[in-house]
Amino acid sequence: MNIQKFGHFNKVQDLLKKRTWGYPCACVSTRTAASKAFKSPFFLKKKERGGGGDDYVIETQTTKKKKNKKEKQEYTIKRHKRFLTRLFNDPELIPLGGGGLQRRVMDIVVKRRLPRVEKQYETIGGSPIRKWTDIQGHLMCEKLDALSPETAPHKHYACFRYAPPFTEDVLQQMKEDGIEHAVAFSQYPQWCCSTSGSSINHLWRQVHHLNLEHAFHWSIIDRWFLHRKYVQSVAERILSSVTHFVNTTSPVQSNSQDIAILFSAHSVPLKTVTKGDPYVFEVAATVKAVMEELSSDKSPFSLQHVCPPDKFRVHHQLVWQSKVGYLPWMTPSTAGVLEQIGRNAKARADKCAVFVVPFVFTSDHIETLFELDIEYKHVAEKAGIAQYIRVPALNDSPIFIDALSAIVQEHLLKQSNMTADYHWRCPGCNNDLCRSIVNPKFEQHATAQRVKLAMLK
Ligand SMILES: C=CC1=C(C)c2cc3[nH]c(cc4nc(cc5[nH]c(cc1n2)c(C)c5CCC(=O)O)C(CCC(=O)O)=C4C)c(C)c3C=C
Ligand SMILES: [Fe+2]
Repeated sequence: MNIQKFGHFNKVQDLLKKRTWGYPCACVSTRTAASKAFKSPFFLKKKERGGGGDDYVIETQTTKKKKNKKEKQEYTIKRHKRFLTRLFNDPELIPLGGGGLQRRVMDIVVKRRLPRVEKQYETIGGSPIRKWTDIQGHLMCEKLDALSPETAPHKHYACFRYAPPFTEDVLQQMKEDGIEHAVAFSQYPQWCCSTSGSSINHLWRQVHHLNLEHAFHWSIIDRWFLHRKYVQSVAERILSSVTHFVNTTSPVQSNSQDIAILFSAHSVPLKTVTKGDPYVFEVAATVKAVMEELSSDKSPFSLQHVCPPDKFRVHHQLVWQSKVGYLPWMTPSTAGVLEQIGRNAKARADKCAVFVVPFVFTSDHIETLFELDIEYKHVAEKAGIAQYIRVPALNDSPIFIDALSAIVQEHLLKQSNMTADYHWRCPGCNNDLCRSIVNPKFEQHATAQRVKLAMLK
């Protein structure tokens, strides 16, 4: 269900040296931050103030309010429609060629899906991705200024693939701001061609369309699924939730207490996996690393003191959420596993506390606030799970902010344009734009990395 993050990009600016670092983050919305309610793409822009209306008589005020409400609703529906339309017409996400056929089919899909998605966003008060992306970017830059004064001041730009702030608008703003070095920092920790890949390819397309090939030097933070601080930030969220549970719940008398940690990742079509996309494997690697952190005696995030093995049995499982459409996607599904846990617990007359961890997203959005908090909670209750606990998203977690700034700092120190994995195209990929880079910043690999301009003409 989400996609806005398909295009998060943040950027760090080195104004002193007249260079800028930009990073695409999911925050910067990787996904399409579609449902965001903000109109202005830059967090630094002043918010517009609404008019007063104190002089009107009551009737007029009411009529005006109604009209305003209706206009606001219409505007929101329009925005959600634009979000879904851009998302479903992205051939790098839904590979139907991107032409007339995709447009015709997806028009129907969007029309049918819109009312439901609309209601979901209304229930959660709109997608908070943009808000969180900007908070994360802002805090990250503050930290970076202290960590890396030689490249300070740093500035972030959020950019999204399917909702404002759109990549093309952000690029124009960066140009106006005089940015020279931009770091495209995907806010999806794990690489997937449908998310980071689509967002970064879109970035290069827009750079070309706007004739900005020579405007910036680029480097990319394309994945960071095993970065120690990121792993620790996820472990810390789990440890806090479990500690709170243990401290506030009376222990089960008969057996030892079962604790199930469900790592709930956004699912992908099986076709993506068989194509050789590394997403599923990178997701699994993060889960293992987090579990190592939680089980190690030496880690400050060890669960052992909170859940001694004689009183608690801690299990973990990687599960997959947010399937769209009828084709086969990665399983087991989050909902299916909750139902199974409910059945097992009943059979053993046991109790199991279930902790659901959102971790391939870096902030709250429709999948956490609606799917996990409402839909799956209901599934869990129906399945008889007495304790269903949704672990908070990373949002403004201080360890996570440390992680973001450390990742950028290390990237700059390394002077490498990308990770080695970025070079490796999925077997069978025939998209020439994939794994390219425009105008790379660091010269040692630059020649080999230059984008094949021919296919863009
Ligand atoms: C249709 C195919 C989709 C794939 C493949 C997919 C992968 C994928 N998505 C995210 C993260 C997010 N997706 C979000 C919304 C969303 N995603 C899809 C479809 C696919 N996602 C849709 C249709 C939607 C819109 C909501 C809906 O109609 O259900 C969001 C939330 C955006 C927001 O609320 O602002 C996120 C985040 C990942 C990590 C991922 C995996 C590779
Ligand atoms: Fe999605």
